[in-house]
Order: sequence, then structure tokens, then C-alpha cells
Amino acid sequence: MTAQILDGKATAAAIKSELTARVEALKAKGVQPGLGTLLVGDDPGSRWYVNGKHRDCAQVGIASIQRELPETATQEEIEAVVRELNEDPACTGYIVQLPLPKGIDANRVLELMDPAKDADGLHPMSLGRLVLGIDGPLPCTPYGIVQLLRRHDVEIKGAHVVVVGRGITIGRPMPLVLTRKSENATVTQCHTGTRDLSAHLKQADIIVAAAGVPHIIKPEDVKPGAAVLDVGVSRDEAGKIVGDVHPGVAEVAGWVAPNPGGVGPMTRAQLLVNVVEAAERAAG
Ligand SMILES: Nc1nc2c(c(=O)[nH]1)N[C@@H](CN(C=O)c1ccc(C(=O)N[C@@H](CCC(=O)O)C(=O)O)cc1)CN2
Repeated sequence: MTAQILDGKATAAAIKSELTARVEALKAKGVQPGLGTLLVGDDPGSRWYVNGKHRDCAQVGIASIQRELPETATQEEIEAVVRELNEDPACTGYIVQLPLPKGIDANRVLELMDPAKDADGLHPMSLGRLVLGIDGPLPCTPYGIVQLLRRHDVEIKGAHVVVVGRGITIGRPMPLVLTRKSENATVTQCHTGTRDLSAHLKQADIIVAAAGVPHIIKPEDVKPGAAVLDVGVSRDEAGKIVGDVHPGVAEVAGWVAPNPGGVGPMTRAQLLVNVVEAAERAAG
């Protein structure tokens, strides 16, 4: 292993410690930030992520509002909880854990959320703001990745970033974040329709692998010294995470964000940042 580690756990811990002071300042003004979550169904991974989000809240002084519905919940039942969270003054920001069960129209659910309470940066209004360059909550994983690179002094400005995947939480919004003036990267987005993935990867200074295909990023496709962030989550028979990045990549890359321990903790930290910033905006 020659690559240096982009340590998401340590970086997220530093961000949480910075946030504790900001939450204290809000409380001194009489504002108590509160994160709501809506979990639908019994997926163990989703439950683990949601529980982790509430553990983080407790660490920094953010209140928790947890809502759960069974796998069999209807569109109407889910939307009723969304309306309730929109109205709840204790809930200053919230998320609907994705994915939602099959048959549920996730876009309709997201559209129904109060954009002022969007803690995930995935509401159509927040994504529209991102496109237009207006301040607002940023999607947690993409901005968590930017923070992880910055805090390890990996140059983003002018870098050629290859994003693999086009899912709603990472692949689709990642280029929007990276091509802002403040980041100024050049981005190539690859997906299942890309003809020669290997040729694109070989050009990359930074690779964001979010395809959900085990070991799709191979050592021979990585430019020596590149930064490679593994965001893909597949599971083996024992339930252990298998990422998108082949372990041999660590012999070629300059930096790797491992999985687990890289981008995941940053996603959670950025969620807390969004909750605190929304409460700060509301407090003027
Ligand atoms: N509403 C949302 N749904 C989903 C999002 C999201 O940002 N908003 N992203 C993912 C899941 N996710 C957050 O919800 C998430 C993924 C991973 C981690 C994390 O800390 N992972 C650990 C390993 C966990 C394990 O062992 O299983 C790590 O990488 O170290 C946190 C949050 C999809 N849904």
C-alpha cells in the first residue's frame, strides 16, 4: 500500500467538534436545531445509517425526531408523515432515508418536503439552487467528498475528476458541486452508457466511484498518484461491504478514501452541517 488515506472518520470528527460550538451559539439565542428522519421499511443498512445520524446529533447537541413506517406503507401514509414533519416546529431540518420501497414515487415525496427544511440538499428546489449558484443546502455525499479532499490538501481546482455513476444521492449531483466556481474542477461523468470507462479513468486526477459495482475500478485504470474515492456499496454473503475500488488500486493511487471509513462518515457530518446552517439561516 503506497497511497495515503483520506480519513473520513477523523475528518468527520473534526467537523462535528466545530459544529458543537455553533450549536451552542444557536442555543444561546434560544434556537434548538432538530433533525427529523423518516425511515420506511426494514432494510438493515438504512436503519444503521439513520441510527448513526441520530447518534451524531446527540454528540453535537442537535435534537432528534425519528419517524418510522413499515415496508408496506402506502404513498399517502408516507406523504402524511412528510406533511407532519413540515409542520413540526421542533424539526428544523429532516431527511427521508433513501431508497424508498418499490412502488413508492420518491420524487413526489421529495417534492412535498418543505424546501426550507431540506437537510439532504436533494429537494428539487435545493438542486435547482445549486444549478443556479444560489446558496442553500448542498447534497451531503458530494459536498462531504469536497471537504474530505480539501482537508487533506488534495487540489480540486483545475483537476480532472471522473465520476462513475449517476444515482440521485452521489453521481447526479457530484458534477454540479465540483464545477462551481469555488471548486473549479473539470468533470467527466461515466455511467452504464459509457463506451470505454477505462480510457476515461486513465485521464483522471480524481476518481469518484459510485457505481455500486464491486471492484469496477482496477489498478491498471488508475493514473499513478491520482486520488480515488470509493463510494460504492455492495455486500458479500456475510453482509460485509465490498466497494467499487479494487484493493490493488492502493498500490498505484496517491490517495484513497477507503470504504468503510472514507466518504460514509463525511456524508453524516455534512448532514449535520446542513441542519446547523438551516437553523442559522432561520435565526437570521
Ligand atoms: N436521504 C438519503 N438517503 C441516502 C443517502 C443520503 O445522503 N440521503 N446516502 C446513502 C446512505 N447514507 C446516508 O444516508 C450513508 C451511507 C454510509 C454511511 C457510513 O457512515 N458508512 C460507513 C460504513 C457503514 C457500514 O459498515 O455499513 C463508512 O463508510 O464508514 C453513512 C450514511 C443512501 N441513502
